[in-house]
Amino acid sequence: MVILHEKAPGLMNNPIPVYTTDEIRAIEQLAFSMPNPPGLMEKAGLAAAHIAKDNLLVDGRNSVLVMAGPGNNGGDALVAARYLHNWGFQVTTIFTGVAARLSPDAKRALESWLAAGGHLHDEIPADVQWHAIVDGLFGIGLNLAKHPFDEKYRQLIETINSMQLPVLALDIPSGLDADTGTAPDAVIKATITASFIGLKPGLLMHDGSECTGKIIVCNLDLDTLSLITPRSWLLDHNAIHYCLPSPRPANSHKGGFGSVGIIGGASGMIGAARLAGMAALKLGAGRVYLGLIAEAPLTIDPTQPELMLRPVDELFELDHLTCLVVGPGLGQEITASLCLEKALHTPLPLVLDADALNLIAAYPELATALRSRQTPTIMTPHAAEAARLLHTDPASIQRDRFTAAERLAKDFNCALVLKGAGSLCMLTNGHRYFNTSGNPGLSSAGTGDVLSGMMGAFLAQGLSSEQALLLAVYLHGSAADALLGAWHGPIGMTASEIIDSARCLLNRWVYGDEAQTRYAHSVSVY
Ligand SMILES: NC(=O)C1=CN([C@@H]2O[C@H](COP(=O)(O)OP(=O)(O)OC[C@H]3O[C@@H](n4cnc5c(N)ncnc54)[C@H](O)[C@@H]3O)[C@@H](O)[C@H]2O)[C@@H](O)CC1
Ligand SMILES: Nc1ncnc2c1ncn2[C@@H]1O[C@H](COP(=O)(O)OP(=O)(O)O)[C@@H](O)[C@H]1O
Ligand SMILES: [K+]
Repeated sequence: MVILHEKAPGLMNNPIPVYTTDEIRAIEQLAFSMPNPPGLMEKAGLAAAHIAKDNLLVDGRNSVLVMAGPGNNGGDALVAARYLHNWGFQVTTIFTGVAARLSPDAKRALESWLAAGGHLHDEIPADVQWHAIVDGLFGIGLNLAKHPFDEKYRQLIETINSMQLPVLALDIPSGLDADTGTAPDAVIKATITASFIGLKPGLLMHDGSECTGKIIVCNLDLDTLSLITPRSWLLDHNAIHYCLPSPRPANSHKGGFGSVGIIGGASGMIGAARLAGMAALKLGAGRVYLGLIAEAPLTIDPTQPELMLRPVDELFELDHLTCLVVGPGLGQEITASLCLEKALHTPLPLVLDADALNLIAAYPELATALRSRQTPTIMTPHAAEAARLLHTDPASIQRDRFTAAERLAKDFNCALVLKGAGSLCMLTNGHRYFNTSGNPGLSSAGTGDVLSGMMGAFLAQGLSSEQALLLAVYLHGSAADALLGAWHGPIGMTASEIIDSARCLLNRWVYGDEAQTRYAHSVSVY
């Protein structure tokens, strides 16, 4: 996902905020109540016209189809149409609204378009060819729950998509819900989305990941941070800077990097626990113990002898563990739930994944134990696990991932990542982070086990649960992106490869170019 942001000075090197529709409307109200209110629609249309000119209407491409819908998104499109026309482009404008029902700003935009010599069409002319399309049908005001699309809009959107031309979507691709990222009906497939004022959650998750193309944030000269305090941010390289472990002191020893205990690996699922263990080891934990549920467990892992294998009961007798990861290959037998119960009652930070989550969903006493924990817990559900925890179905979770994540964090007193394309991290203070890394190469067995092991590694190295969560989620996706960049995916990317790729990236991020020189001994004698 490529996101370009015109940064206000306060945003330099800081995480980029993401705003819900309600927050965008609040910013708009605050901007309008300023002494000299900025002409936001004029600025949005001008920004869009520049983006179209610089990105789509290049190399002699000079004709553009502008779709203007019934609301202010249509107003933005009419402003963009006017600028493009004034700059000499051939502009055909389709207006689907009713002039008398436009807001004052949009009405002015329409009048200015006509005054500039522009025309309005009701339908896309059949016999004209264009080089690009500007989609200003619907923005954040689209309400498909209340008014499903009628045939006219469904067909317009399908026609635009079938024209195979580059499309600039204004604010959001029409048909996409700005808060949930769902597109239950037809939706514009954009090449570029110009997101006004700030990023919206729907651009970053669910169907949004498929239809935005490159996202360009246009802040319309508003310093949004001075207007409202954001609660959501983009999880990108800027956001994880403060989460990185420090470079290691030269005289370090393994005791300084913590000990992870991993509980899982029931019969037939030992691989899951091994993957989590290898991830914990290779992302820097000082020691990693696997407490295996399987009845006749291995005593050594010949391919990764650094892992210390223990019958699960013995794991609870160790007094130097820094954190526990419970769930990879855990199963749901009685031993599994007894171990989970014990883990929930330890004072250690916990990562709960897979069957640990399914057990909590099934047994209210485990859920109660989780809620009353005093030390941090991270949960890592995918949509199906989240659905079990909230007693609903995965489709309902996906329809509103935002609310689902918020409910899980509140109900279970946890930080969490709701996994999937555009993983959503929810912290216990209500702050939310939208992950920008990752690709479908991750859709294969075992990658979730790797993620939970990585979190264990970071907890063991002394990061807070929030830092461990954010760093692991972003690094895990970035590791997959690096593999994809080297053609090791998306087809056939494996969970084990993610571990090695993540180790390489983490070292680069922590040390830059100086890892080799930092620890080199240089002694000279005169
Ligand atoms: N909020 C702001 O500060 C700014 C908003 N601007 C633009 O204004 C947009 C929001 O404008 P609006 O609130 O007018 O909303 P939209 O223009 O997104 O859509 C609202 C219009 O669509 C109709 N509509 C909604 N759902 C429909 C459906 N399913 N089928 C048919 N018609 C439907 C509504 O009746 C209304 O006429 C933003 O996305 C952005 O493009 C910009 O002008 C810049 C400033
Ligand atoms: N299409 C995708 N794009 C980005 N990330 C993905 C995608 N599919 C899966 N992932 C990530 O891969 C991981 C899969 O976890 P999970 O479903 O628990 O796998 P498993 O149970 O096999 O270990 C999660 O981190 C998820 O966010
Ligand atoms: K749009």
